[in-house]
Amino acid sequence: MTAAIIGGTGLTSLPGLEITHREVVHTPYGEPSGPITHGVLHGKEIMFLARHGYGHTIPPHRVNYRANIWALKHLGVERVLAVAAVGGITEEMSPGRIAFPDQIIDYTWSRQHTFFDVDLTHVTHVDFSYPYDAQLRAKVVEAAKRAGVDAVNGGTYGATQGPRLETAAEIKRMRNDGCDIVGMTGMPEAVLARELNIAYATCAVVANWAAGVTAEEISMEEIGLNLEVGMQRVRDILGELVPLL
Ligand SMILES: CSC[C@H]1O[C@H](OP(=O)(O)O)[C@H](O)[C@@H]1O
Ligand code: HPA
Repeated sequence: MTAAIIGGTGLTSLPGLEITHREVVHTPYGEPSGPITHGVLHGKEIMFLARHGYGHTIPPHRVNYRANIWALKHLGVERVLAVAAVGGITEEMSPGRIAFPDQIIDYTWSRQHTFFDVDLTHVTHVDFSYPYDAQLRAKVVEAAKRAGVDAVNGGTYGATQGPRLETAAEIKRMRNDGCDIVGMTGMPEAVLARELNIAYATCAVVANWAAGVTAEEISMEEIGLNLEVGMQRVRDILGELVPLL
């Protein structure tokens, strides 16, 4: 089964990937964030795409999620593991930790969020009760166990519009809504994968405490340091995951 990794903040390239070639894909929805990278990781063929571009130049609200997902589908991808930096809202989601969310609440607005608005001869509603693919999630959870990474299995990802960080009051509201972590890219990426029948799961790396969780303001330096720790854990997990795919 062909698999791809979408890297986010802190993962603009895939360490250890022996790159074979890069492929430019033009889509009916415009250009993806960059060419799709093909390569071999731990003996398996895999594709990689940097969500914000390989130079991290595309902010979360301007990512062409439809083009990215369509391009991967076009190349035969059936499974996507999304890596995403997040803020931690609830106690166990401490900076540096890894989490595999099992639910999403979407707070984004005005993004191109569906493939089903072109053919207006019929209406399509996809089931999205469980936004992440159960089988792929189980494999990622198992991979983390094998890698000895103490990860949180579950949690609700609140997707905000960005690019600004949230206010303390917004995070308070999100906590009351049931969110455990907050990021800016989880939607519409997850639903677009579902619409194209791609199994999708997220490996979230907690980069900081979300706004107002501690008395301190959020610093980019802190985020960078925590992401370095977290991304090493992601590499360890991928080392165990890829042979399971
Ligand atoms: C302050 S970092 C915010 C930035 O990081 C996350 O990106 P990604 O999900 O692609 O790892 C978050 O969603 C924001 O885009
Ligand atoms: O605190 C945050 N909020 C939203 N997105 C994020 N990505 C990393 N940290 C955060």
